[in-house]
Parts: sequence; C-alpha cells; structure tokens
Amino acid sequence: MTPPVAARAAQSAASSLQSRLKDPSLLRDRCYIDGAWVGTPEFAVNNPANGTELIRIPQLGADDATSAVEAAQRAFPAWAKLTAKQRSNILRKWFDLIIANREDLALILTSEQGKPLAEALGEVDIGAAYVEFFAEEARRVYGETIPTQRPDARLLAIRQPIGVCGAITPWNFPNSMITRKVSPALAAGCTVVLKPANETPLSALALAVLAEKAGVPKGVLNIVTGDAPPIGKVLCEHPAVRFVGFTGSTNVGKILYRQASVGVKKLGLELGGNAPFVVFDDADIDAAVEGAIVSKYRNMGQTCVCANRLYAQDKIYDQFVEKLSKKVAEMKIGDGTEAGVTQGPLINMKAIEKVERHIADAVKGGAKVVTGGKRSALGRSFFEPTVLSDVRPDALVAQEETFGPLAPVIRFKDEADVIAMCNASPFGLASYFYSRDIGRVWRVAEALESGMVGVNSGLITTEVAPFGGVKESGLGREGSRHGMDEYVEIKYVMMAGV
Ligand SMILES: NC(=O)C1=CN([C@@H]2O[C@H](COP(=O)(O)OP(=O)(O)OC[C@H]3O[C@@H](n4cnc5c(N)ncnc54)[C@H](OP(=O)(O)O)[C@@H]3O)[C@@H](O)[C@H]2O)C=CC1
Ligand SMILES: O=C(O)CCCC(=O)O
Repeated sequence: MTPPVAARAAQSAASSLQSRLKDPSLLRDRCYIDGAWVGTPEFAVNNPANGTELIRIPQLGADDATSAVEAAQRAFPAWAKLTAKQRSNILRKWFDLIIANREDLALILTSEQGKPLAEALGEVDIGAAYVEFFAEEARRVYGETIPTQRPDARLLAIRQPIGVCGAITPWNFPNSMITRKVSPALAAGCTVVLKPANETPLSALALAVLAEKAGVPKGVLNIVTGDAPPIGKVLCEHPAVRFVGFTGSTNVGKILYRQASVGVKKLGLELGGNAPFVVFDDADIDAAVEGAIVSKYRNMGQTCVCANRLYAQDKIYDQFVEKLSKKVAEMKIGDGTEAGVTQGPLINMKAIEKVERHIADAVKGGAKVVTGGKRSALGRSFFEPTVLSDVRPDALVAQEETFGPLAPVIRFKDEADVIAMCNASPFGLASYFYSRDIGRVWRVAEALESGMVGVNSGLITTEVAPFGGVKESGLGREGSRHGMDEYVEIKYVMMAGV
C-alpha cells in the first residue's frame, strides 16, 4: 500500500484539494521509483490562481535519477518480452482508469496550472486519447521482409523497443504531454523515467497512481521530481538511457541536445514556436475570428502551437481587428474552477513580464492597444486578454514566442509578402491560415515552413496526427503512428544458408 499524504505544514491546503477529489489517493507528495512512493516532501507546489501552497513534493537530484534509471533498466527485459497484446491490455486499463477519474484529474490540473476546468477536462481527454491510441498501436509494430539480392539468403527488418527512455515535460500541458511520451514508449516495450515540470508535478504523479492500478509493473514507469539540470544530465548521459523526449523551451532543448551527444543518444525535441496566423481577404472572417480565439487564447496563450503573430490582409484588416477585439473583451478572467471563466492566471510572474515587454515594444513602434493591455485587477498573474493593432512586422512580439494572451495584428498586402514574413523565423512548429481559394490553400500550405499547418482551423492537435516542428522548433514527431518511431530501433536480419 502506498503511503498517504504526509502530515506537515502544508497539510491544510493539501487536504482542501484532497477533500474535493472523489479519490483522494490521486494526490501524491512522493516520487514514484521502482514501484515505490519515495522521497521527502520539500518543494512547494502552488495554485497560481490564489498563491496557496497545494502540497510539497520531493526535491530529488542526480543520485535518485540514477536509481530511477537503474530501476527502469532492470524492468526493461521483462516488459519488452511481454506480447504486444499484454502491453496493449495494460495500456487500455490505464486509459479506462484515466477516463473514470477524469474529473479528479482535471481538478488537480487546474489547481496546479491555472487553466479553466473545461480546458483541463479537454486536456485529460486528449491525454487519455494518446493512451488509447498507443494501446492500439502496440499491436501494429510491424517489421518487413525485403526482396533478397542473394539466392541463399532472406532479408528482414524487425522493430524492437529502443530501451530505457527519459522524458522531460513542461507545465503548460501537465497531463497530455506525459501520456503523449509515456504511452508510445510503453506500447513499444520501453521503460521510462519521467521528470515533470516543478510547477505542475501533481498531474504526473496522479497518472502514475492510475498506471500502477492498471498493472504497469514496478520500474516500468518512474517519476522523479526535483532539480532539473542534474536530473536532465543523468537522463542524457546515463549509458542505459537510449532516448530522451523533451517538450519545453528551445534553450533547454539545445542544452539537452549537447548533453545527449556524449552518448550519441536519440532525442525527440518539441520546442518553442512562433506560429503565424494569416487571414486572407477571401476568408470567412467570422470563422477566422473563432479560430484566432481558440488558437491564441486557449490555455491563456501558453501553448507551443498557439498563434503568436496574426497577419490580416489590407482589405479585411479593420473588420478582423474589430470582430476579434469585441470577442476578446468579453472573456471572463478568474480562478479556472469558477463557472464561466475562460482565462485563468498565467503560470508565474515571469510570464506576465514577458507579455508586458512585448506590449511595450510594440506600442513604442506605433501599435495601438485595442483591448486589454495590462495586468488584471484580480492581481497575481492574471493578465487581461489583449489585442494590438498596427503592429510592425519587425516588433519583438513577431520575433519571440510570447506565451501569453496577446494577439498582435500585423497588416499585409499579398500572398508572397505574407509567406515571406511567416517564414522569416528560426522557428517552424505550427502555422495557420484562413482562405476559401483552393489554389491558394495548396500554395500557402506547401510554402509555409512549419511542421504543422491549420487551414481554416485554429485547433490542430489530435492523437491521430503527427505533432512536431522543423527548424529550431524541434526534432521528431509525437502522436500518430509516427509517434511510435521514436521508441523503436530497426534491426536488419539476414538469414543466409537457405
Ligand atoms: N514547447 C512548449 O510546449 C513549451 C515552451 N516553453 C517556452 O519556454 C519558455 C520558458 O518556459 P520554462 O518553464 O522556463 O521552460 P523550460 O524549458 O525551462 O521547462 C520545461 C521542462 O524542462 C525542465 N528543465 C529546465 N531546465 C532544464 C535542464 N537544464 N535540463 C533538463 N531539464 C530542464 C523543466 O524543469 P523545471 O520545471 O524543474 O524547471 C521542465 O520540466 C516559455 O515562455 C515558452 O516560450 C515552455 C514550456 C513548454
Ligand atoms: O503545447 C503543446 O505541446 C501541446 C498542444 C496542445 C494543444 O494544442 O492544445
């Protein structure tokens, strides 16, 4: 039996969240290594909506990360040896348990991250969908036979689990970023050591409770919270780890890339974006406004694929800005657990400062604040959802990922002009555009330098499609059948003497 939440100073806050859960055992204050709940609660996890301490979690370091890797290494042979169907069944049970506990998981998520409860439920659902999808894919890790070039030999290629995998996940999607990495790994027969973001470890630990209940054997999934740089170094440099999957900032991605080069490790990197969102003058403007809202303001703009810079063509520029800002001005800001709230707090004050810096720079260059533009009267890290018009194409906000509820609208003349602006970025994660001209749709979709393109849609994330970027936005793909590729190695076998 795993230990309950320890008695300590933060107990009242912990019990207040616990008392609102149907299954209080989902709230954990220990790490999960080798099938045991370990560590001493130290580091505070706070609710960004009100600053209260939710719980404390262990602050582990390199030694514990090494123990977790060793546990994963020990668990690997038996897990890899299970049949695909056996692994698939366990993943399916994990999926069922996530769905059965979706309301608790969403409440934990909103409490530690801030997003509105409806969005948290949506994230739990897509998080579960990754598990369901890879439970199915587990049974389709097919190899191939290859027409031989020697009469006495037969050639084939098999796909085998790569081994122990490291996973480092961010705070903006504390549930789905975990399942998007862990479920293909487990489906392929790999074992995992996961380091969730320190701001939002509770969703990860709750998922581990359910994985344990689903029958994931000890050592197959390990969760280490604590000091990111030493833990990351172990995951990148320990010889037993063969793949590291990371979602987060480009800066940290580059550190991991360098570290992983020591042992020539395979790396999956899902890094920052700077998504353009283009509205052509033949577009359905109301649909474009809806798309801009969902793309820009979902998770308060803290989504790596969210629209970062909006381009509207001359003829419809004023109409688009007016309709967009009207909707944005109606948004309700508040604690994500309150009914009707669509904008929660940003993750921390550093995030607020970045939004303010981008607004100040744009305004200095001649931009106008159409709506929002300042901290909310609610205080803390609440910020008014903002629309800026007359933004210059070279403003800071068009160059850097804002990661906040700020839509800068830039004017453009024609297709060539806007494609050049969209592609003038070292990033290439997602792009969006609205047009009803079928020729233009093909031309622009093909010309945009990004891993994903949303045409007439501001929401493109789904478990069945490949998610990932080009240029400095990363390496590899997550989700879809391609998401399994990261976790398998192809082994070529020649059978001679036939
Ligand atoms: N692609 C995306 O989805 C995301 C992009 N970002 C971008 O990054 C900006 C900064 O956000 P921030 O939270 O600082 O993102 P980070 O990249 O710092 O954090 C993401 C994850 O990496 C961990 N981490 C941090 N430093 C290291 C390291 N040296 N070695 C290994 N792991 C490490 C963090 O742990 P810990 O929490 O313990 O520090 C967290 O788990 C955002 O404003 C946004 O632009 C951020 C998050 C997600
Ligand atoms: O930021 C991410 O990596 C996940 C995107 C999820 C979404 O599009 O809602």
